Amino acid sequence: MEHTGNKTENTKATALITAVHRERYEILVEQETSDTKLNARLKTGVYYQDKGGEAFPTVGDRVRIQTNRCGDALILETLPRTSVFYRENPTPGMERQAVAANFDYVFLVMSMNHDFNQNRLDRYLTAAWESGATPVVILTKKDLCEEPEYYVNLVERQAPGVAVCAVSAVTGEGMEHVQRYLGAGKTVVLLGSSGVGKSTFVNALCGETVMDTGAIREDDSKGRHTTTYRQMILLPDGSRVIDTPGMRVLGVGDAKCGMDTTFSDIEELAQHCRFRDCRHEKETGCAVQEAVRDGRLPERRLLNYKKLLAEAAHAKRREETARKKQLRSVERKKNPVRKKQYEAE
Ligand SMILES: Nc1nc2c(ncn2[C@@H]2O[C@H](COP(=O)(O)OP(=O)(O)OP(=O)(O)O)[C@@H](O)[C@H]2O)c(=O)[nH]1
Ligand SMILES: [Zn+2]
Repeated sequence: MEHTGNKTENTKATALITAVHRERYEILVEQETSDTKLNARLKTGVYYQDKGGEAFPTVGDRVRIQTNRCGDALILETLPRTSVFYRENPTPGMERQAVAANFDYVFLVMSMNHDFNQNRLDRYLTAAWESGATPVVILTKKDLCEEPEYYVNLVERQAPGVAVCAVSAVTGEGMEHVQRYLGAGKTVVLLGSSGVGKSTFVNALCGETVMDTGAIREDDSKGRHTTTYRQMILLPDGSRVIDTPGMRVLGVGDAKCGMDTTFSDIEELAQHCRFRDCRHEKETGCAVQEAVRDGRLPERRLLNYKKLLAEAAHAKRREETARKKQLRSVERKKNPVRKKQYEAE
């Protein structure tokens, strides 16, 4: 921490966001001897006047803060992110929001049963590559599956080069393969639908000490539990797991880069289409359709590609509109004359 030397003044430092409530943040100020947990709030002048939705801190964000002798710390700035997941803003016309930041790996959690879905895997992979982190596929419920190799092969064929771990959180089988992605300073984020076993998996990673190691839990007045806000779980080995409800409403976003990586086979085929702007429908000389016809490319995969592409284009348009609106709003607040009018509105 950088001390000002004046006892009445506040202290500036950087901190890690570990949980987000409606207006309050839980932060961890990392210090040489021991980390300090604090509550913090946003410096409103910075966030509500100058910054758009994307800049609002989320779990995993590193922020610049100002601690106060009494009361909550103030968050002054969100530091640049190495990776990030966004979700659409629930308020129409508003910029997307970050839901998790600065993670090294995205654990795509899927169970090895009828819930397993290849289209969902494409969607998760696209989002994961787009986030800037590395995806790892975690196939759960190995103890209930007669032929785990079937699922492992399926994933390996669909996502060449992506690591796959088949595990049972109940018997502990396969959990050792997950360890290589964890360790001090590593952060992973979980992505997976309800019931696939994310909580059980995290409990298995934590061992018996889950509650002591900082699953940041508390009941609010309505008696709801952790899942009502974004949170980070600190594992005994120093790694961090982000398990946030925001991840459940994740779109693919404007996922050009994520699409390119996830569907590199289709992108590669498309290079050989006769027309540069081929939509791979009924155009003559379409190399993609040809691959579908002769069985090299599953039709399911092409349909899913088109669906995600359309979704990404829609998200892009939505974001551009929201960004323009945000810019106008910032301009308006900065211009004193307009600000008066704005306040009067
Ligand atoms: N046999 C077996 N059951 C498992 C395993 N993992 C999870 N389960 C069971 O699957 C059910 C769902 O597991 P959860 O861990 O609650 O799933 P989740 O993904 O956290 O679900 P949400 O909290 O709704 O997001 C529970 O009944 C678990 O006991 C496993 O490896 N083996
Ligand atoms: Zn084509």
